[in-house]
Amino acid sequence: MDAQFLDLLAQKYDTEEKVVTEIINLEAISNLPKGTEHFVSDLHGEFQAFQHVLRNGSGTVKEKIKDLFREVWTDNEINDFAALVYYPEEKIQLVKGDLCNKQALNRWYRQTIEQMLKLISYASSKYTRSKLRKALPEQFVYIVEELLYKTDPTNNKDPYYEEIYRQIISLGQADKLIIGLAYTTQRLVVDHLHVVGDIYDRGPDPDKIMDTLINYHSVDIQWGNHDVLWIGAYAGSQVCLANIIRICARYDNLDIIEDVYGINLRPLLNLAEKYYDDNPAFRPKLQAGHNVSAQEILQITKIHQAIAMIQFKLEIPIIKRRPYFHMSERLLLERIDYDNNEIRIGGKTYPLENTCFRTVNPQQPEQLLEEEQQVMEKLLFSVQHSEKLARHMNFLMKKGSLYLKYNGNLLIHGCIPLDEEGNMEAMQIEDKTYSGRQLLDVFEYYLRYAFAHPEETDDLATDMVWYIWTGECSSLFGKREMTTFERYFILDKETHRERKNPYYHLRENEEICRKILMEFDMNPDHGHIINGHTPVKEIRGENPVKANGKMVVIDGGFSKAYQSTTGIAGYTLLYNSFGMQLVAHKKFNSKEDVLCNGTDVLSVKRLVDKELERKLVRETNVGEKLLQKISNLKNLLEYRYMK
Ligand SMILES: O=P(O)(O)OC[C@H]1O[C@](O)(COP(=O)(O)O)[C@@H](O)[C@@H]1O
Ligand SMILES: [Mn+2]
Repeated sequence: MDAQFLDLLAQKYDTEEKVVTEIINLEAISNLPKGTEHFVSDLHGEFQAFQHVLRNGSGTVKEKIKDLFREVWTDNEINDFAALVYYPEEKIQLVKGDLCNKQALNRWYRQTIEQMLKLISYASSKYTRSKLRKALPEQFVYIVEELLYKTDPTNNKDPYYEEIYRQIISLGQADKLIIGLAYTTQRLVVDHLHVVGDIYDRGPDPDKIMDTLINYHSVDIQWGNHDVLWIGAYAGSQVCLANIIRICARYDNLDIIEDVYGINLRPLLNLAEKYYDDNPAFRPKLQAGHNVSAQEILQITKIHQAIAMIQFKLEIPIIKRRPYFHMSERLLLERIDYDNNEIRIGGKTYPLENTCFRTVNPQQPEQLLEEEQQVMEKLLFSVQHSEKLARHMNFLMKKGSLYLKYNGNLLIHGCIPLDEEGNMEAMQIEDKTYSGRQLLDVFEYYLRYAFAHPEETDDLATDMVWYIWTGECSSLFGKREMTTFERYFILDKETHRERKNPYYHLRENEEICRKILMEFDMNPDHGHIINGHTPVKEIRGENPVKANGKMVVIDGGFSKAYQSTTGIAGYTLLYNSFGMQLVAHKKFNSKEDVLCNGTDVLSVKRLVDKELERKLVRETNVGEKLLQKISNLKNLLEYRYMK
């Protein structure tokens, strides 16, 4: 081993005892059971449902409460306590309203703190004391540790412990402590969170999801196609930007652009008012319970058309300057017969409905009006100068990647592009051809390059980000074409169909999944592929666990807009030391419902895989690093101290 490296290490571990202590510590940790991984995907701005799943650890919190108190509590008592762990601030207020006097409240405090401590002690049983300490409410660490680790068989210290409880209550600290302990429990039941893509679009609060993730103790993200669209906009792609605004208009979510990220939509509105009118194909899909006036609906409808037309125009030059994108079929504005209001697609002529082509020059359909150009420049400027968006996008880049190998599993939002025979599908980019893992690595390279160079807006890297959103070989889109134009302007539904990459039927086949795992240098006997992106239609009998358990698809429809097709409200996956379990969630109504009626309709769990032996930290990604460190320290011990 490099003597220089060992000398450096010796600066930190400058006595034999320090080296030995650390080795013992790391060896011990690597023999603990592995922590619980929690997988979610396709959150699509549904912050309320997402935070509920985080707070209840996909049912893990309630399971632990049941393990401890099943014999002595009724179902109602279990639900009440669970609600307290999920939403402590609100539940305490409700309890206070219910209890008639101070004495009763104090009794409740005393009892609740003790029960919370029991739960924490149980939930942290596979962690080190030091890890638990980091999860405890900071201001109460000392007293909580006193109460947690009381080991006095003689009961000599009973009055001491009693006094601690009494003081907490009489000094008015009980609320704060209970709240802190509730959050500790939430944190302990999940060691690490994976977000398998699509945080953004359709739902109202992607920004709140981002803030939650930023504050989460341990998380990684696999970008979804919608996340990439936002990254693209921030990285300087006007066409990605037009898309995100179009989707926000379509789902009545322009507040996200305007109020949350502070991007001024006034110039776009002025343009929209000038050139567009009401149009049934562009009316927004309204959120349930969202009150929107007729005038606002009209405004959004106009903006929706204005930005959609800009998007269609902006696509043309990119398709032309990148022939290897193979998207000439999508030069639709050039194929319109503007006199007869019809279009030829796939050898057939279709009438166009609900058209809004006033700003299109039939001779040069890609040409933006000067006003359109100015609007896009201003929008891009504000997007790139939104401080909050910068924070969120930087976090997406820091914690995100196109795919992730983690503890033997391959996590990817969309797909690995395949041909019908199950071979890795190849894509030519400039004068080189890539496929499989290499292709994904190239996509990620361009995406990171585009992000690092926001001032370059028409270069290959920026165009490539848009390709990842919509191109036929994209690992995130996974379809042959995106039929946005047809969905707005052609009635015949046959034209709306988006043909999926063969991956989506081949992934049912175990051999194919094994082949993909091997492509990524992973062990096909132990690994799984974890996918999001395509809603599993449970309602029609589709099974989210495919290919003899090698493939798990966890998009179950957090997105309200998709719940009627899936029949459930989202899947999550748990992977603890005993194995993998898929959880199907029932529709999340509201926090109030959980608080008042205890309706935390417990999700149905299905076993995906059971470990033959309990999995230990040493067999995980983190464990690998620990073992490396142990080996370095052992070398140091020999080199420096064992003469
Ligand atoms: O249902 P909407 O909002 O019109 O969106 C449909 C579009 O969304 C996509 O399904 C992509 O979004 P997803 O990643 O959520 O599937 C496109 O393929 C399709 O054209
Ligand atoms: Mn997706």
